[in-house]
Amino acid sequence: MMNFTHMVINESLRLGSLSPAMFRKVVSDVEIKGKFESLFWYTIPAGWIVLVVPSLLHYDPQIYEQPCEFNPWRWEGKELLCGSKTFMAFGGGARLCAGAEFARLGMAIFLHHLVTTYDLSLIDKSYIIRAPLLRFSKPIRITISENPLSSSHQYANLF
Ligand code: HEM
Repeated sequence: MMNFTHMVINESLRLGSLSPAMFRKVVSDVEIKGKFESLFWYTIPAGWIVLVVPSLLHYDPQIYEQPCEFNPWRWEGKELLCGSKTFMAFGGGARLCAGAEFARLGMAIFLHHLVTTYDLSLIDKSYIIRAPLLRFSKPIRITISENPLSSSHQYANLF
């Protein structure tokens, strides 16, 4: 149900990185083995604090082709899980966001009503700034008008 809406939500969360970083305490030594011997092999010792930065994954061109592009279709056919090794908008593992499904449902209902009830048009352009959260060079001004074809508009006209 509402599959495309969930693709839009995943893509917005991927680009938006609402939670820019998460701290984790290393409980036992972790061996990291990179592609090339020795140079990228190292140990994260137990007791260290690690900063997990989801946007490094979310903007990795090896995982997401043309990562700066807003393209909901890239999620087509993929399982829209709240957390995976390549999508961490809601964190991951044992501390995965407890409200993830609830938040997704709220966003889906809001987006559905927004785009089916209203027409939106951009008044002037703004540019995206990542610092590290998503911001805009200046406020985005839009015109919102009720879509005359929307069911809520037709219902309101009955009275
Ligand atoms: C788009 C909306 C949301 C985003 C992006 C988000 C993101 C996150 C992230 C990244 C974490 C993990 C933090 C960490 O591992 O240190 C987290 C944890 C958590 N979130 Fe959310 N969250 C959202 C909405 C919500 C909502 C609506 C609720 C409650 C109704 C909620 C409740 C929680 C709770 C209780 C935790 C702690 C889980 C634990 O540590 O076991 N979140 N959230």
